[in-house]
Amino acid sequence: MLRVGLTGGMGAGKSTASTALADLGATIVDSDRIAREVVAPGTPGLAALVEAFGPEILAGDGSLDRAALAGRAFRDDESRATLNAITHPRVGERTAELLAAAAPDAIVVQDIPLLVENQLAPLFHLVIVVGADESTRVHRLVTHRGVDEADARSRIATQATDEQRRAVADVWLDNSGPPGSLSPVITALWAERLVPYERNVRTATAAPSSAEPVSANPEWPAQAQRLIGRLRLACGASAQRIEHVGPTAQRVAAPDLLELVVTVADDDAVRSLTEPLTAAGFPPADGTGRRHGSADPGRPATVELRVSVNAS
Ligand SMILES: CC(C)(COP(=O)(O)OP(=O)(O)OC[C@H]1O[C@@H](n2cnc3c(N)ncnc32)[C@H](O)[C@@H]1O)[C@@H](O)C(=O)NCCC(=O)NCCS
Ligand SMILES: Nc1ncnc2c1ncn2[C@@H]1O[C@H](COP(=O)(O)OP(=O)(O)OP(=O)(O)O)[C@@H](O)[C@H]1O
Repeated sequence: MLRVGLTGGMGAGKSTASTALADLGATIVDSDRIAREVVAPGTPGLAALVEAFGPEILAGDGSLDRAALAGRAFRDDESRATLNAITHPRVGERTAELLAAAAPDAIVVQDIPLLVENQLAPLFHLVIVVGADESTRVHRLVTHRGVDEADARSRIATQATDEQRRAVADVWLDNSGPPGSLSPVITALWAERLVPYERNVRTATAAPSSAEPVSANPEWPAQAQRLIGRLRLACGASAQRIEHVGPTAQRVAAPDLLELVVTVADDDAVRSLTEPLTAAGFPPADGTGRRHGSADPGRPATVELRVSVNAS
């Protein structure tokens, strides 16, 4: 299974992108939709909201009056934190159930508005961010979706900035163009990156890289930081240190291959990391267990497991 995180500010075009990905065969797990399910009538989630925000958030038929809750919850940080504390753990549990039920060869796209705010990026093999500037987003929400402008702006003000989203974006989809302009970009991303990436993860195959030097890419350090975030999560306490080394760290012309080094205590740690690294998209590149590659055809990398000199 390939896990892809899809995010973007309110009104950027996440739903538009996720519909295009679903048409290509992705399994969509939509956090906004799950957030609705977990507060449906009769759920403990709805009871908890009523306890926190009062019976005024209920409509006449006992269901949640979403506008009434939004009016209270987005009023100040404390209220929003109360809302998040009730909904987010429940969204997380339901998400885990849906992931467990997905096919082993699925490309699962999780549409998560608050992916950056909740620091979820390292959970995914790839993070896609849909971007458009704030005035464009607000204009679209007001004209196409009938959203109140002040409500849109106050929610956006509580969300991550585009700079914070750029830091986690393996892929940035610019949706400031006309309707339909995202579609060919998404089709190419699907065929050239997501499909082979999923196959590589499932078959524990490292993506090939070219030995041809390219000019220095200023994005290399940021790309390496994203991989380091995933490696940190996969290695847990077994990693003493994770570093970006070699010419791509020094930003000089070199083959487009990120070199990462994970320092571990001993050979047992090396062996114990084969499985979690493979699942995280870093399959073994040779039989020693000490050299791994990247399954992502769009971001070749090597991961060397180095036993700390103090221990040996
Ligand atoms: C307060 C609620 C009932 C308002 O419902 P409404 O129909 O107006 O909005 P909807 O759920 O369709 O969300 C639309 C957009 O608002 C933004 N938004 C929603 N919740 C939040 C939040 N807690 N913090 C910041 N932005 C939010 C997101 O960009 C989202 O895509 C609803 O947003 C909610 O239950 N929010 C809490 C759950 C949540 O955090 N969902 C977002 C991702 S898990
Ligand atoms: N390129 C585009 N040009 C014009 N309108 C667009 C474009 N892309 C999306 N829209 C419209 O803008 C609105 C917001 O898009 P969409 O619902 O996909 O955003 P979203 O990120 O999922 O929003 P939310 O955060 O509220 O869930 C929709 O009405 C959509 O039809």
